[in-house]
Amino acid sequence: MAEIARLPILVLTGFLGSGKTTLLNRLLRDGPRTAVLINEFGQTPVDHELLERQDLPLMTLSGGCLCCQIKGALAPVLKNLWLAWGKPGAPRFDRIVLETSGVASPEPVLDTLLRDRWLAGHYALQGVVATLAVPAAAGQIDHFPEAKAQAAWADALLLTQADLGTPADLALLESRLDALAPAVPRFQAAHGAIDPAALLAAMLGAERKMPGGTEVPGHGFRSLSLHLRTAVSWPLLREVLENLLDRHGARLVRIKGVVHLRERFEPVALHGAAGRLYPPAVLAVRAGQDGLGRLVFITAGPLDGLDGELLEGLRGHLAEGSLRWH
Ligand SMILES: Nc1nc2c(ncn2[C@@H]2O[C@H](COP(=O)(O)OP(=O)(O)OP(=O)(O)O)[C@@H](O)[C@H]2O)c(=O)[nH]1
Repeated sequence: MAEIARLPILVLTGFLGSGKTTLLNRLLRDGPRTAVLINEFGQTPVDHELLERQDLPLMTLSGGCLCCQIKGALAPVLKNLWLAWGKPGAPRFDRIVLETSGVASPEPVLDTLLRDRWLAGHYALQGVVATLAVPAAAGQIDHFPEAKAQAAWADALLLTQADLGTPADLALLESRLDALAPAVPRFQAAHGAIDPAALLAAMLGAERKMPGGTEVPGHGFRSLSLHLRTAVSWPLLREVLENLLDRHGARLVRIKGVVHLRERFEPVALHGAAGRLYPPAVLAVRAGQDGLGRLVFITAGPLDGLDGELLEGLRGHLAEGSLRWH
């Protein structure tokens, strides 16, 4: 029987805010035409708006993590993508990149990709790339089993945000990785600047680690999303978000969103992670934008009082009933 060509699939993993979407944007700039599958933990999807290219087939799986809450969604989505592939008039693509959520353990995802007979017969896993932010990754590996698993299951490790870390941060992370994944090739990239061919080539000879179990313990993470119905002044929003990051420290593990600022016509992407608020990045205005701002907050464990502080700080800007915990 003739063997069917299998579609390559590349998995991006890495803790919240470690630079997966930044790397994805780099991978999509050139190379094979790619269909993108993004899994976000928060209920309100944001990442698709952060993609520089909007002309590629894209599917978003939000509101849970592919390693647990919505694990069962991966196989049907990939089957549908395969069926769409090659249909006359359907958008062409020659590989899939799957960006997992920042709290996903890769093992159950790999279990689905490698052990589901249909998927294994139609998709060829290219490898697992894990992004690790130099200033924060060693602490995340120590505190979150998900971050440890991401490094341990990777076929290539991409150290990001070295410009924000100290030589001591880098040395500490290197020592964690020496213990956890000594043989896995390591790269460094600032703002996603990496040669994709080198990254992929490094994974070619990787010995495939076969997943042993599909069950992971439930996450302790929660997400809160809100909609802003008006443009907010940047000094006000910055103060509210910086106060949250200061006051809630290590438990507020991620802030991300797309918002409208009074000072700008175009929407901006906002990011906060590991106690740091990143400078807002201007986004191209795209058709279909509804003018609402969206922010997602992810906490490690319950975070009593955070919603109250947001209500208070952004009074008058929040769309009615938009503040939701998940
Ligand atoms: N200074 C600096 N910032 C970076 C670098 N790489 C990424 N960033 C910034 O880090 C923030 C988070 O990056 P993302 O690519 O969104 O991280 P992510 O892993 O996709 O985050 P999640 O979707 O929450 O899992 C953004 O503001 C990026 O611009 C880098 O090398 N240096």
